[in-house]
Amino acid sequence: MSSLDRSAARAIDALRRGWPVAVSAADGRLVLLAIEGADDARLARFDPAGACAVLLSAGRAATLHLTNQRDAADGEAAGAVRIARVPWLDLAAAVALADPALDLANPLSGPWLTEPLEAPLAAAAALRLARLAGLLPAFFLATGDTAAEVEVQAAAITAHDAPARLAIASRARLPIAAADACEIVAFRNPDDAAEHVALLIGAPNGQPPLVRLHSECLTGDALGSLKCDCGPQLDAALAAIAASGWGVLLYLRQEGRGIGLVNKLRAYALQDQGFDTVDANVRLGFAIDERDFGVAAAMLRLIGQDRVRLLTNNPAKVAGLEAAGVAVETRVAHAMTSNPHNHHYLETKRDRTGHML
Ligand SMILES: Nc1nc2c(ncn2[C@@H]2O[C@H](COP(=O)(O)OP(=O)(O)OP(=O)(O)O)[C@@H](O)[C@H]2O)c(=O)[nH]1
Ligand SMILES: [Zn+2]
Repeated sequence: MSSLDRSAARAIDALRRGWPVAVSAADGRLVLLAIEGADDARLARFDPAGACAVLLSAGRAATLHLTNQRDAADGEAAGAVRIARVPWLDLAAAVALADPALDLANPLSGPWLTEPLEAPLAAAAALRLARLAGLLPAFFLATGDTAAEVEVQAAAITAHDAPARLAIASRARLPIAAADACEIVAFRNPDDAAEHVALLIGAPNGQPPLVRLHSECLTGDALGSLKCDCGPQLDAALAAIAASGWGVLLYLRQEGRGIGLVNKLRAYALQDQGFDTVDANVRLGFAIDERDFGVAAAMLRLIGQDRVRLLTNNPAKVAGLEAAGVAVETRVAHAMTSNPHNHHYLETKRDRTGHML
């Protein structure tokens, strides 16, 4: 894949604007319109004959009891399921199919029928593209050789997700409440709009720095949300690093464990209905955790650190750094006291995602 390939960025933009995108892989080409970006006029242009199908994630299809239909087996392996067009599948019905947070308001949709998916690899790439765009993984799926605004190859979507071209973009002194001696370093990857930052606190002292990988949480970091432990963890990490004399906080733009703010709020709506944080992600059509900590390793290497002491309860962070060539010399526990609103969330992390709490 050429490093100048901009098709994934164009495809993400097009999906969010409600423009058709064609995704190609070794097994074929699919022309798609994100259900979330569609309106009646766009859908009518995309599908004048009213014949298009719908592509959903296997996680969403399971909630709808659609994964046990035999024809869907191939697609399911790729995480995608194709729903046949039926006369009652209009835009409103498709939105209800796409978004599990609306299920209570739409209890009587269907019946739906699955049908064979001709290009499961292309379909899987399309679901990844939706996540990168922060959209629900649900599409209208055109028939035949329909034209598309943007053509993208599955390999370009994969390349877009990798931090290969990450570089330091800017750095400056930034005194913070926790430490006067602090420098902020901003990183950019030309393939991706996310601007990650590192705070370098104190002065290198020959020891591996005390490091915290903090994934963005707008609600917890900035708004004081009590649903999670992110705000207190951020404050405590900055204080611990300052007290240690030398360390780094990486602020990773991985809102909602990588599914984006809007999708995280959909997960919160599902939690309001009684599903836990793990089941909410799966019902939306995402993995339990969509983050890739390779970007954190790339940032650490760019600031000259390949051995760290890591503040975390999450074994996936340790494994992710180690797999990307950063040695984690020790793990330092980073548990906060719970409150009545995040108690169940923390129990779920301990019981279902392997957090050492
Ligand atoms: N999808 C989703 N993301 C959430 C939810 N609650 C918090 N987050 C996000 O989860 C990320 C924080 O990850 P956590 O799993 O809480 O903690 P961790 O950082 O993996 O592990 P520690 O290092 O031990 O704290 C942030 O990006 C939050 O926005 C939720 O219910 N659903
Ligand atoms: Zn949070």
